[in-house]
Amino acid sequence: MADNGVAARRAAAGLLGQVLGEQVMLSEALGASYMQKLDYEDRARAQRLATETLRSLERVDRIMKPFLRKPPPLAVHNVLRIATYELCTGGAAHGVVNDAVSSVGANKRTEKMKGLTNAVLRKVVDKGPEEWAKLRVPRLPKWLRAPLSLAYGSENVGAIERVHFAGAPLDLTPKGDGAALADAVGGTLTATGSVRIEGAVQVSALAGYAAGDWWVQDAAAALPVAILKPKSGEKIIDLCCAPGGKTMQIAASGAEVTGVDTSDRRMQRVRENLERAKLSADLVVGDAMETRGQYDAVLLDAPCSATGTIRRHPDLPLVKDGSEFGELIELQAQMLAHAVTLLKPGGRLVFCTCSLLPDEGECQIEDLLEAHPELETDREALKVDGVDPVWITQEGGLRLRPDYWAEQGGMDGFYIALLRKPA
Ligand SMILES: C[S@@+](CC[C@H](N)C(=O)[O-])C[C@H]1O[C@@H](n2cnc3c(N)ncnc32)[C@H](O)[C@@H]1O
Repeated sequence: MADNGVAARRAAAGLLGQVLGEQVMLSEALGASYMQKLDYEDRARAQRLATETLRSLERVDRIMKPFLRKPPPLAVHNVLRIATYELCTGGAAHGVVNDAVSSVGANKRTEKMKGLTNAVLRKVVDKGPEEWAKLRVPRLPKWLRAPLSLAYGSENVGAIERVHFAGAPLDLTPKGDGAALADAVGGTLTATGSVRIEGAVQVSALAGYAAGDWWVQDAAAALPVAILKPKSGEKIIDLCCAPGGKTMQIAASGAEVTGVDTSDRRMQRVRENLERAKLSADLVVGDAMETRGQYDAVLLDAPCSATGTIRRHPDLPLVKDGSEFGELIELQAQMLAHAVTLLKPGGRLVFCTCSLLPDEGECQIEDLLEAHPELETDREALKVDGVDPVWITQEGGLRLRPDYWAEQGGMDGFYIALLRKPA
Protein backbone atom coordinates (compact mmCIF):
# COMPACT_ATOMS: atom_id res chain seq x y z
CA MET A 1 0.00 0.00 0.00
CA ALA A 2 2.45 2.58 -1.28
CA ASP A 3 -0.02 5.51 -1.10
CA ASN A 4 -1.35 4.85 2.42
CA GLY A 5 -4.68 3.64 1.17
CA VAL A 6 -5.78 6.37 -1.31
CA ALA A 7 -6.16 3.83 -4.12
CA ALA A 8 -8.01 1.38 -1.85
CA ARG A 9 -10.43 4.10 -0.67
CA ARG A 10 -11.18 5.19 -4.24
CA ALA A 11 -11.73 1.59 -5.31
CA ALA A 12 -14.02 1.01 -2.32
CA ALA A 13 -16.14 4.01 -3.36
CA GLY A 14 -16.24 2.53 -6.90
CA LEU A 15 -17.49 -0.78 -5.47
CA LEU A 16 -20.24 1.04 -3.57
CA GLY A 17 -21.20 2.76 -6.83
CA GLN A 18 -21.69 -0.60 -8.53
CA VAL A 19 -23.62 -2.13 -5.62
CA LEU A 20 -25.86 0.84 -4.78
CA GLY A 21 -26.09 2.43 -8.23
CA GLU A 22 -26.20 -0.59 -10.53
CA GLN A 23 -27.50 -3.32 -8.19
CA VAL A 24 -24.42 -5.48 -8.85
CA MET A 25 -23.50 -7.95 -6.09
CA LEU A 26 -20.18 -7.06 -4.46
CA SER A 27 -18.75 -10.50 -5.32
CA GLU A 28 -19.23 -9.66 -9.01
CA ALA A 29 -18.05 -6.06 -8.70
CA LEU A 30 -14.73 -7.33 -7.28
CA GLY A 31 -13.84 -8.54 -10.79
CA ALA A 32 -13.87 -4.93 -12.19
CA SER A 33 -10.71 -3.82 -13.96
CA TYR A 34 -9.95 -1.05 -11.41
CA MET A 35 -9.82 -3.76 -8.72
CA GLN A 36 -7.53 -6.01 -10.75
CA LYS A 37 -5.03 -3.15 -11.14
CA LEU A 38 -4.54 -2.88 -7.35
CA ASP A 39 -1.88 -4.84 -5.49
CA TYR A 40 -3.04 -7.61 -3.15
CA GLU A 41 -3.02 -5.45 -0.05
CA ASP A 42 -5.02 -2.59 -1.57
CA ARG A 43 -7.50 -5.00 -3.16
CA ALA A 44 -8.13 -6.66 0.20
CA ARG A 45 -8.44 -3.26 1.90
CA ALA A 46 -10.89 -1.94 -0.72
CA GLN A 47 -12.99 -5.08 -0.39
CA ARG A 48 -13.01 -4.86 3.40
CA LEU A 49 -13.87 -1.13 3.40
CA ALA A 50 -16.73 -1.62 0.91
CA THR A 51 -18.07 -4.69 2.74
CA GLU A 52 -18.01 -3.05 6.17
CA THR A 53 -19.46 0.25 4.91
CA LEU A 54 -22.35 -1.65 3.28
CA ARG A 55 -22.85 -3.68 6.46
CA SER A 56 -23.11 -0.39 8.40
CA LEU A 57 -24.92 1.61 5.71
CA GLU A 58 -27.94 2.44 7.85
CA ARG A 59 -25.67 3.90 10.56
CA VAL A 60 -23.39 5.67 8.07
CA ASP A 61 -26.35 7.38 6.38
CA ARG A 62 -27.93 8.33 9.72
CA ILE A 63 -24.68 9.95 10.86
CA MET A 64 -24.35 12.01 7.66
CA LYS A 65 -28.00 12.97 7.19
CA PRO A 66 -28.09 16.08 9.44
CA PHE A 67 -25.03 17.46 7.58
CA LEU A 68 -26.48 17.10 4.05
CA ARG A 69 -29.29 19.35 2.88
CA LYS A 70 -29.98 16.99 -0.05
CA PRO A 71 -28.25 13.78 -1.16
CA PRO A 72 -25.16 14.63 -3.25
CA PRO A 73 -24.46 12.81 -6.56
CA LEU A 74 -23.88 9.08 -5.92
CA ALA A 75 -20.12 9.23 -6.62
CA VAL A 76 -19.65 11.92 -3.94
CA HIS A 77 -22.11 10.27 -1.58
CA ASN A 78 -20.13 7.03 -1.74
CA VAL A 79 -16.81 8.75 -1.02
CA LEU A 80 -18.51 10.37 1.98
CA ARG A 81 -19.94 7.01 3.08
CA ILE A 82 -16.57 5.25 3.01
CA ALA A 83 -14.95 8.14 4.89
CA THR A 84 -17.77 8.31 7.46
CA TYR A 85 -17.46 4.58 8.13
CA GLU A 86 -13.71 4.96 8.66
CA LEU A 87 -14.02 8.07 10.84
CA CYS A 88 -16.62 6.45 13.08
CA THR A 89 -14.63 3.24 13.53
CA GLY A 90 -11.23 4.61 14.48
CA GLY A 91 -9.82 5.92 11.17
CA ALA A 92 -7.26 8.75 11.46
CA ALA A 93 -9.22 11.95 10.75
CA HIS A 94 -6.54 13.86 8.84
CA GLY A 95 -5.76 11.13 6.30
CA VAL A 96 -9.35 10.04 5.79
CA VAL A 97 -10.68 13.58 5.20
CA ASN A 98 -7.78 14.57 2.92
CA ASP A 99 -8.17 11.45 0.79
CA ALA A 100 -11.91 11.94 0.44
CA VAL A 101 -11.48 15.61 -0.58
CA SER A 102 -8.77 14.74 -3.11
CA SER A 103 -10.89 11.86 -4.53
CA VAL A 104 -13.81 14.21 -5.12
CA GLY A 105 -11.42 16.85 -6.54
CA ALA A 106 -9.81 14.37 -8.94
CA ASN A 107 -13.01 13.99 -10.94
CA LYS A 108 -14.03 16.91 -13.24
CA ARG A 109 -17.71 16.22 -12.65
CA THR A 110 -17.43 16.38 -8.87
CA GLU A 111 -14.49 18.72 -8.21
CA LYS A 112 -16.79 21.60 -7.28
CA MET A 113 -18.00 19.51 -4.33
CA LYS A 114 -14.61 19.43 -2.59
CA GLY A 115 -15.76 22.11 -0.14
CA LEU A 116 -18.93 20.25 0.73
CA THR A 117 -16.98 17.01 1.24
CA ASN A 118 -14.58 18.74 3.58
CA ALA A 119 -17.36 20.50 5.52
CA VAL A 120 -19.46 17.35 5.97
CA LEU A 121 -16.53 15.23 7.06
CA ARG A 122 -15.29 17.82 9.56
CA LYS A 123 -18.72 17.56 11.22
CA VAL A 124 -18.52 13.76 11.11
CA VAL A 125 -15.10 13.97 12.81
CA ASP A 126 -16.67 16.07 15.59
CA LYS A 127 -19.90 14.21 16.18
CA GLY A 128 -19.73 10.87 14.36
CA PRO A 129 -17.75 8.53 16.62
CA GLU A 130 -19.87 9.38 19.68
CA GLU A 131 -23.17 9.08 17.80
CA TRP A 132 -22.13 5.83 16.10
CA ALA A 133 -22.29 3.71 19.24
CA LYS A 134 -25.73 5.08 20.16
CA LEU A 135 -27.36 4.04 16.89
CA ARG A 136 -29.36 0.82 16.59
CA VAL A 137 -27.96 -2.27 14.88
CA PRO A 138 -28.81 -1.93 11.16
CA ARG A 139 -32.08 -3.60 10.25
CA LEU A 140 -32.96 -5.80 7.31
CA PRO A 141 -35.19 -4.12 4.71
CA LYS A 142 -38.95 -4.51 5.21
CA TRP A 143 -39.43 -6.93 2.29
CA LEU A 144 -37.16 -9.42 4.09
CA ARG A 145 -37.81 -8.49 7.72
CA ALA A 146 -41.55 -9.11 7.36
CA PRO A 147 -41.44 -12.79 6.23
CA LEU A 148 -38.60 -13.56 8.65
CA SER A 149 -40.50 -12.02 11.58
CA LEU A 150 -43.50 -14.12 10.64
CA ALA A 151 -41.36 -17.28 10.56
CA TYR A 152 -39.11 -16.71 13.59
CA GLY A 153 -40.61 -13.80 15.59
CA SER A 154 -39.25 -10.25 15.64
CA GLU A 155 -37.03 -10.89 18.68
CA ASN A 156 -35.17 -13.64 16.82
CA VAL A 157 -34.91 -11.44 13.74
CA GLY A 158 -33.25 -8.85 16.00
CA ALA A 159 -30.76 -11.52 17.10
CA ILE A 160 -30.12 -12.44 13.45
CA GLU A 161 -29.47 -8.76 12.63
CA ARG A 162 -26.95 -8.50 15.48
CA VAL A 163 -25.04 -11.48 14.06
CA HIS A 164 -25.20 -9.97 10.55
CA PHE A 165 -23.72 -6.75 11.94
CA ALA A 166 -20.90 -8.60 13.73
CA GLY A 167 -19.72 -10.23 10.47
CA ALA A 168 -18.51 -13.78 9.92
CA PRO A 169 -15.37 -15.62 10.98
CA LEU A 170 -13.57 -17.83 8.47
CA ASP A 171 -14.55 -21.51 8.57
CA LEU A 172 -12.51 -24.32 7.06
CA THR A 173 -13.64 -27.86 6.32
CA PRO A 174 -10.76 -30.23 7.15
CA LYS A 175 -9.92 -33.02 4.72
CA GLY A 176 -8.54 -35.08 7.60
CA ASP A 177 -8.14 -34.53 11.35
CA GLY A 178 -9.97 -31.34 12.45
CA ALA A 179 -8.14 -30.97 15.80
CA ALA A 180 -4.72 -31.15 14.10
CA LEU A 181 -5.84 -28.55 11.55
CA ALA A 182 -7.14 -26.24 14.30
CA ASP A 183 -3.68 -26.41 15.93
CA ALA A 184 -1.88 -25.82 12.65
CA VAL A 185 -3.87 -22.69 11.69
CA GLY A 186 -4.47 -21.30 15.18
CA GLY A 187 -8.22 -21.83 14.98
CA THR A 188 -10.82 -23.61 17.09
CA LEU A 189 -12.69 -26.79 16.32
CA THR A 190 -16.46 -26.19 16.21
CA ALA A 191 -18.94 -28.70 17.66
CA THR A 192 -19.77 -29.85 14.12
CA GLY A 193 -16.12 -30.42 13.11
CA SER A 194 -15.29 -27.27 11.12
CA VAL A 195 -12.25 -25.17 12.04
CA ARG A 196 -13.05 -21.54 12.84
CA ILE A 197 -10.59 -18.64 12.57
CA GLU A 198 -11.35 -15.18 13.97
CA GLY A 199 -10.07 -11.95 12.42
CA ALA A 200 -8.79 -11.07 8.97
CA VAL A 201 -6.39 -13.60 7.45
CA GLN A 202 -4.89 -14.23 4.04
CA VAL A 203 -6.46 -17.56 3.14
CA SER A 204 -3.69 -18.74 0.83
CA ALA A 205 -1.08 -18.03 3.54
CA LEU A 206 -2.68 -20.42 6.06
CA ALA A 207 -0.90 -23.70 6.87
CA GLY A 208 -1.97 -26.58 4.64
CA TYR A 209 -3.41 -24.42 1.82
CA ALA A 210 -1.04 -25.63 -0.89
CA ALA A 211 -1.23 -29.20 0.38
CA GLY A 212 -5.03 -29.07 0.12
CA ASP A 213 -5.60 -30.04 3.75
CA TRP A 214 -8.83 -27.98 3.92
CA TRP A 215 -11.17 -25.75 1.96
CA VAL A 216 -13.16 -22.65 2.91
CA GLN A 217 -16.77 -23.47 3.77
CA ASP A 218 -19.11 -22.08 6.42
CA ALA A 219 -19.75 -24.52 9.27
CA ALA A 220 -23.47 -24.68 8.35
CA ALA A 221 -22.66 -25.38 4.70
CA ALA A 222 -20.62 -28.42 5.75
CA LEU A 223 -23.64 -30.05 7.43
CA PRO A 224 -25.59 -31.31 4.37
CA VAL A 225 -22.79 -33.78 3.54
CA ALA A 226 -22.24 -34.66 7.22
CA ILE A 227 -25.94 -35.62 7.21
CA LEU A 228 -25.74 -37.43 3.85
CA LYS A 229 -22.88 -39.57 5.27
CA PRO A 230 -21.45 -40.69 1.93
CA LYS A 231 -19.73 -44.09 1.97
CA SER A 232 -16.76 -45.35 0.01
CA GLY A 233 -17.88 -46.93 -3.26
CA GLU A 234 -21.34 -45.30 -3.33
CA LYS A 235 -22.48 -43.63 -6.53
CA ILE A 236 -23.58 -40.07 -5.69
CA ILE A 237 -24.70 -37.13 -7.81
CA ASP A 238 -24.18 -33.56 -6.54
CA LEU A 239 -26.63 -31.31 -8.40
CA CYS A 240 -25.71 -27.59 -8.50
CA CYS A 241 -22.23 -28.32 -7.19
CA ALA A 242 -20.13 -25.19 -7.82
CA PRO A 243 -17.90 -23.86 -6.27
CA GLY A 244 -17.65 -27.37 -4.89
CA GLY A 245 -17.37 -27.38 -1.10
CA LYS A 246 -19.81 -30.27 -0.84
CA THR A 247 -18.40 -32.13 -3.85
CA MET A 248 -15.03 -32.09 -2.07
CA GLN A 249 -16.54 -33.49 1.12
CA ILE A 250 -18.22 -36.32 -0.83
CA ALA A 251 -15.04 -37.04 -2.81
CA ALA A 252 -13.03 -37.15 0.45
CA SER A 253 -15.31 -39.94 1.72
CA GLY A 254 -14.22 -42.22 -1.12
CA ALA A 255 -17.64 -42.17 -2.82
CA GLU A 256 -17.81 -41.94 -6.60
CA VAL A 257 -19.22 -38.43 -7.13
CA THR A 258 -20.58 -36.68 -10.22
CA GLY A 259 -20.88 -32.90 -9.85
CA VAL A 260 -23.24 -30.96 -12.14
CA ASP A 261 -23.48 -27.19 -12.56
CA THR A 262 -24.59 -24.88 -15.38
CA SER A 263 -21.83 -22.35 -14.75
CA ASP A 264 -18.59 -23.08 -16.58
CA ARG A 265 -16.87 -20.25 -14.70
CA ARG A 266 -17.91 -21.56 -11.29
CA MET A 267 -17.07 -25.14 -12.34
CA GLN A 268 -13.50 -23.99 -13.01
CA ARG A 269 -13.27 -23.26 -9.27
CA VAL A 270 -14.44 -26.80 -8.51
CA ARG A 271 -11.64 -28.15 -10.73
CA GLU A 272 -9.03 -25.97 -9.02
CA ASN A 273 -10.29 -26.90 -5.54
CA LEU A 274 -10.30 -30.64 -6.34
CA GLU A 275 -6.80 -30.41 -7.76
CA ARG A 276 -5.46 -28.56 -4.72
CA ALA A 277 -6.99 -31.15 -2.35
CA LYS A 278 -5.89 -34.05 -4.59
CA LEU A 279 -9.45 -35.33 -4.81
CA SER A 280 -11.34 -36.50 -7.85
CA ALA A 281 -14.89 -36.15 -9.14
CA ASP A 282 -16.61 -36.47 -12.48
CA LEU A 283 -17.66 -32.93 -13.44
CA VAL A 284 -20.44 -32.10 -15.89
CA VAL A 285 -21.20 -28.55 -17.02
CA GLY A 286 -24.92 -28.70 -17.74
CA ASP A 287 -28.48 -28.39 -16.47
CA ALA A 288 -29.38 -30.46 -13.41
CA MET A 289 -32.80 -31.03 -14.99
CA GLU A 290 -31.14 -32.92 -17.88
CA THR A 291 -29.35 -35.44 -15.67
CA ARG A 292 -30.23 -39.12 -15.96
CA GLY A 293 -29.21 -42.33 -14.18
CA GLN A 294 -29.77 -44.04 -10.84
CA TYR A 295 -27.76 -43.14 -7.76
CA ASP A 296 -27.34 -44.37 -4.19
CA ALA A 297 -27.68 -40.76 -3.08
CA VAL A 298 -28.48 -37.35 -4.54
CA LEU A 299 -27.43 -34.01 -3.07
CA LEU A 300 -29.44 -31.03 -4.28
CA ASP A 301 -28.04 -27.69 -3.09
CA ALA A 302 -30.53 -25.70 -5.11
CA PRO A 303 -30.10 -22.11 -6.34
CA CYS A 304 -31.90 -19.86 -3.84
CA SER A 305 -32.23 -16.35 -2.43
CA ALA A 306 -28.98 -16.86 -0.41
CA THR A 307 -30.64 -14.93 2.45
CA GLY A 308 -28.79 -17.21 4.87
CA THR A 309 -25.43 -15.72 3.85
CA ILE A 310 -26.04 -12.03 4.68
CA ARG A 311 -23.40 -11.84 7.42
CA ARG A 312 -20.84 -12.63 4.67
CA HIS A 313 -22.72 -10.72 1.93
CA PRO A 314 -24.20 -7.63 3.62
CA ASP A 315 -24.81 -6.16 0.14
CA LEU A 316 -27.49 -8.77 -0.63
CA PRO A 317 -30.43 -6.96 1.04
CA LEU A 318 -29.34 -3.73 -0.72
CA VAL A 319 -29.08 -5.27 -4.18
CA LYS A 320 -32.11 -7.59 -4.13
CA ASP A 321 -35.75 -6.74 -3.50
CA GLY A 322 -37.20 -10.24 -3.37
CA SER A 323 -38.89 -9.91 -6.77
CA GLU A 324 -36.96 -12.79 -8.33
CA PHE A 325 -37.49 -15.22 -5.45
CA GLY A 326 -40.80 -16.60 -6.85
CA GLU A 327 -38.97 -17.96 -9.91
CA LEU A 328 -36.29 -19.55 -7.72
CA ILE A 329 -38.90 -21.22 -5.53
CA GLU A 330 -40.56 -22.71 -8.64
CA LEU A 331 -37.17 -23.91 -9.95
CA GLN A 332 -36.36 -25.55 -6.58
CA ALA A 333 -39.67 -27.48 -6.71
CA GLN A 334 -38.93 -28.70 -10.25
CA MET A 335 -35.38 -29.69 -9.29
CA LEU A 336 -36.60 -31.58 -6.22
CA ALA A 337 -39.14 -33.51 -8.30
CA HIS A 338 -36.40 -34.36 -10.81
CA ALA A 339 -33.91 -35.33 -8.09
CA VAL A 340 -36.37 -37.98 -6.84
CA THR A 341 -36.28 -39.68 -10.28
CA LEU A 342 -32.51 -40.18 -9.90
CA LEU A 343 -32.79 -42.27 -6.71
CA LYS A 344 -32.24 -46.04 -6.69
CA PRO A 345 -34.74 -47.97 -4.52
CA GLY A 346 -33.54 -47.42 -0.95
CA GLY A 347 -31.68 -44.30 -2.06
CA ARG A 348 -31.46 -41.05 -0.09
CA LEU A 349 -31.82 -37.43 -1.12
CA VAL A 350 -30.40 -34.45 0.73
CA PHE A 351 -32.06 -31.17 -0.18
CA CYS A 352 -30.58 -27.93 1.07
CA THR A 353 -30.68 -24.18 0.50
CA CYS A 354 -28.66 -21.35 2.09
CA SER A 355 -31.91 -19.48 2.62
CA LEU A 356 -33.79 -18.23 5.66
CA LEU A 357 -37.15 -18.26 3.87
CA PRO A 358 -39.40 -21.22 4.74
CA ASP A 359 -40.70 -21.11 1.13
CA GLU A 360 -37.24 -22.33 0.08
CA GLY A 361 -36.99 -24.97 2.80
CA GLU A 362 -39.75 -26.30 5.03
CA CYS A 363 -42.53 -25.57 2.47
CA GLN A 364 -40.63 -27.30 -0.36
CA ILE A 365 -40.35 -30.50 1.67
CA GLU A 366 -43.99 -30.35 2.80
CA ASP A 367 -45.08 -30.06 -0.86
CA LEU A 368 -42.73 -32.85 -1.95
CA LEU A 369 -44.02 -35.22 0.74
CA GLU A 370 -47.57 -34.52 -0.38
CA ALA A 371 -46.71 -35.32 -4.00
CA HIS A 372 -44.57 -38.34 -3.00
CA PRO A 373 -46.13 -40.03 0.02
CA GLU A 374 -43.73 -42.94 -0.48
CA LEU A 375 -40.81 -40.70 0.62
CA GLU A 376 -39.92 -40.19 4.28
CA THR A 377 -37.85 -37.55 6.03
CA ASP A 378 -35.19 -39.13 8.27
CA ARG A 379 -34.99 -37.15 11.52
CA GLU A 380 -32.39 -39.42 13.09
CA ALA A 381 -29.96 -38.72 10.23
CA LEU A 382 -30.03 -35.01 11.16
CA LYS A 383 -28.57 -35.67 14.61
CA VAL A 384 -24.91 -35.41 13.66
CA ASP A 385 -22.23 -34.05 16.05
CA GLY A 386 -22.97 -30.52 17.23
CA VAL A 387 -26.54 -30.33 15.90
CA ASP A 388 -29.04 -29.32 18.56
CA PRO A 389 -32.18 -31.49 18.17
CA VAL A 390 -34.36 -28.39 18.79
CA TRP A 391 -33.25 -27.19 15.36
CA ILE A 392 -35.26 -30.07 13.79
CA THR A 393 -38.54 -28.87 12.28
CA GLN A 394 -42.04 -30.29 12.21
CA GLU A 395 -41.79 -31.86 8.75
CA GLY A 396 -38.44 -33.43 9.67
CA GLY A 397 -35.86 -31.01 8.28
CA LEU A 398 -33.13 -28.98 9.96
CA ARG A 399 -33.47 -25.19 10.25
CA LEU A 400 -30.16 -23.41 10.84
CA ARG A 401 -30.16 -19.70 11.67
CA PRO A 402 -27.33 -17.12 11.81
CA ASP A 403 -28.07 -16.44 15.50
CA TYR A 404 -27.28 -20.03 16.48
CA TRP A 405 -23.78 -20.04 18.05
CA ALA A 406 -24.12 -16.22 18.23
CA GLU A 407 -21.40 -15.95 20.89
CA GLN A 408 -18.97 -17.90 18.70
CA GLY A 409 -19.64 -15.92 15.50
CA GLY A 410 -22.92 -17.46 14.29
CA MET A 411 -23.43 -19.66 11.26
CA ASP A 412 -24.99 -19.30 7.81
CA GLY A 413 -28.74 -19.73 7.61
CA PHE A 414 -29.53 -23.07 5.96
CA TYR A 415 -32.30 -25.57 5.53
CA ILE A 416 -31.42 -29.26 5.18
CA ALA A 417 -33.60 -32.35 4.87
CA LEU A 418 -32.77 -36.00 4.18
CA LEU A 419 -35.45 -38.05 2.39
CA ARG A 420 -35.46 -41.81 1.92
CA LYS A 421 -37.01 -43.73 -0.94
CA PRO A 422 -38.32 -47.17 0.04
CA ALA A 423 -36.14 -50.16 -0.98
C1 LIG B 1 -26.03 -22.65 -3.84
S1 LIG B 1 -24.97 -22.72 -5.19
C2 LIG B 1 -24.22 -24.29 -4.98
C3 LIG B 1 -23.12 -24.36 -3.96
C4 LIG B 1 -22.36 -25.67 -4.00
N1 LIG B 1 -23.21 -26.81 -3.84
C5 LIG B 1 -21.24 -25.76 -2.97
O1 LIG B 1 -21.39 -26.42 -1.96
O2 LIG B 1 -20.20 -25.15 -3.20
C6 LIG B 1 -26.09 -23.02 -6.52
C7 LIG B 1 -25.46 -23.40 -7.84
O3 LIG B 1 -26.52 -23.79 -8.71
C8 LIG B 1 -26.06 -23.60 -10.04
N2 LIG B 1 -27.26 -23.73 -10.92
C9 LIG B 1 -28.26 -22.85 -11.11
N3 LIG B 1 -29.19 -23.39 -11.96
C10 LIG B 1 -28.74 -24.64 -12.28
C11 LIG B 1 -29.26 -25.69 -13.10
N4 LIG B 1 -30.41 -25.55 -13.76
N5 LIG B 1 -28.53 -26.81 -13.20
C12 LIG B 1 -27.34 -26.96 -12.54
N6 LIG B 1 -26.81 -26.00 -11.77
C13 LIG B 1 -27.51 -24.86 -11.62
C14 LIG B 1 -25.39 -22.24 -9.96
O4 LIG B 1 -24.48 -22.08 -11.02
C15 LIG B 1 -24.71 -22.32 -8.59
O5 LIG B 1 -23.37 -22.71 -8.75
